[in-house]
Amino acid sequence: MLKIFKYFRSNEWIQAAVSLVFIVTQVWLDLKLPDYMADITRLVQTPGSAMSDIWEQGGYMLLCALGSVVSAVIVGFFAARIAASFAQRLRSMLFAKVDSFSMEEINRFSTSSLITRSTNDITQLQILVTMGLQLIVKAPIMAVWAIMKIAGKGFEWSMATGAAVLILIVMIACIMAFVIPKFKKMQTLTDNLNQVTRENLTGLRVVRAYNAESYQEEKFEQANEELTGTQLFTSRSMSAMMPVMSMVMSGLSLAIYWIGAYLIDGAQALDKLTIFSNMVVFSSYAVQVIMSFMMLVMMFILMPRASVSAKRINEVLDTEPTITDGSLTEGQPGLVGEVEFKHVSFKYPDAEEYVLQDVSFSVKHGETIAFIGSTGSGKSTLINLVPRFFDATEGEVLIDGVNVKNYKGEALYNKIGYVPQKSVLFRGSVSSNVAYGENGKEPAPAEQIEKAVAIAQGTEFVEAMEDGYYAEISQGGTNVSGGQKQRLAIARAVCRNPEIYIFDDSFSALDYKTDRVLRNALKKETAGVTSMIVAQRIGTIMDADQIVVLDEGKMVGKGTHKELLETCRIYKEIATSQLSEEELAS
Ligand SMILES: Nc1ncnc2c1ncn2[C@@H]1O[C@H](COP(=O)(O)OP(=O)(O)OP(=O)(O)O)[C@@H](O)[C@H]1O
Repeated sequence: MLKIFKYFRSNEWIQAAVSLVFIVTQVWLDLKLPDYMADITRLVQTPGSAMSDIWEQGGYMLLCALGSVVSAVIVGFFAARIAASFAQRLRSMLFAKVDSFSMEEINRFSTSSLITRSTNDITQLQILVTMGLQLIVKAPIMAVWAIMKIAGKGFEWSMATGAAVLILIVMIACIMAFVIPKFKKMQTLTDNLNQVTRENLTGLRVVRAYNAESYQEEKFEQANEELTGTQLFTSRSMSAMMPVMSMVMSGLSLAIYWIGAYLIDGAQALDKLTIFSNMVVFSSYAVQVIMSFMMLVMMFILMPRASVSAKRINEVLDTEPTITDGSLTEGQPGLVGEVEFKHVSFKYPDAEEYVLQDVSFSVKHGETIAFIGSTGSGKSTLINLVPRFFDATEGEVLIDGVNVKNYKGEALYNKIGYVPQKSVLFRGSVSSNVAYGENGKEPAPAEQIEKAVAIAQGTEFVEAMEDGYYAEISQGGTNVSGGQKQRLAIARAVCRNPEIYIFDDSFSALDYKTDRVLRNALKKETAGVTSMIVAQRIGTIMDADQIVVLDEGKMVGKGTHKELLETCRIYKEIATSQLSEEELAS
């Protein structure tokens, strides 16, 4: 928990220190009030006291109360400021950290949990800092100070206060023993609820089309009920605490007056007034002691949840990405767009089985290499090793003669134009999506964007949109069709002017004609750029310079379309299932 506060900045510590001064001032002023009250009691009971003296003491009391309010406002102001800026910084740090994660870390934490950690968990800490400064610091100061004030003022009263404090401690301990574990569980349950909500929202169309609303609702209800049940349990336990506290507080006041009555009754006439005055003062201080315990209870409510949140945030911040940058910015001199796999094997983190086994091939500058195989044969996995979404478990992946691990991330990505299997568009315009990111060159001018869209066969539909290249794209590209999305994703890679294209089944949403026209345009306009293409259709890849056939992660064939038809049984099976006799013969 305390570890998270290392992210406090020095100006926040300074503000916290200033707040501390005001907290001490406030406690001092609060504890001064009973002294003036004692004076007023004494003056009222003393015959011949001047009214002006009573007014004077009353005036001081008023000033103390006002001072206390002003101090509380100042502390509240600083606490809110510190908490808000601390939360803002933590959010930025988490965002940057998650950005640096490889797929392994993202999968390990899960996207929903990372979202909860960046939002809900940080809010818990923000609340703790806001309240904590006022409560956690104030409560012990007030308790110790108030106890010091009443010490020696009456043995019987001190015993009564001690008994009340003991009852409170026992009660807090009992409740906390049951409640703290539940608080700890609450964040995990919030994660779970987010996960179910997210799954439902992203898959809403499938949920509707399969009449699965009630199934999803059941899942949601279960997660919701678990969270609600836990929240209710903690709230009920807490709600029992407050009345008991008030009862103890009232009981203590009653006990003090009761004891006081006996003491006054048995005292000499001269001492009666002193005892009465002491009794009034004592009961005020005793109330302050109990109040400080109440504040501590509030802290006990906030602390467990916030400490779980702090742990969860620290977990993310302390995780080092498994994929770290190298230092090189250039490949070997004279090499451009060359890719080589040397005996590459790969298994996913925590998986037992190898998904790729001993894959070797090389592609020269400007060549096209294609990968084909049944579903799950490892094509996407293979191609994902080039932009280092994962690192090869064994063997080497080289670009321009240099292991991809040795490149600076930025330099490596500047060489690559990657089009994923599932096209991703961001909220913005057509242009901002096509000219997305940086590639170490000048920002793409409008003509370059238009040319890229033209190569990706998107001109017609983009120009038909109301604002053309400035037409709005919704989050996730929900306002364009699957094929249009894919074309814009391809245009984004083209606009980047890369040395190597990586198309991970990126033509699947295009009709055959567009697929062919697009590939011809790519070949013509981007000659000299190496292409790595994963495809399911033979038609998409039959012109490639090399085709690699994968089966259960092993390379079972390598060559041109014609060669493979002769030498590779699996390739021939795929080809005969997709092409007509004439196409096969041609
Ligand atoms: N993140 C992951 N963690 C563990 N295993 C995975 C992961 N992603 C894929 N796999 C497994 O790796 C194997 C290869 O998957 P991959 O996506 O590379 O196949 P593919 O040939 O591209 O399939 P498709 O043509 O269906 O896209 C599959 O058996 C799959 O279950």
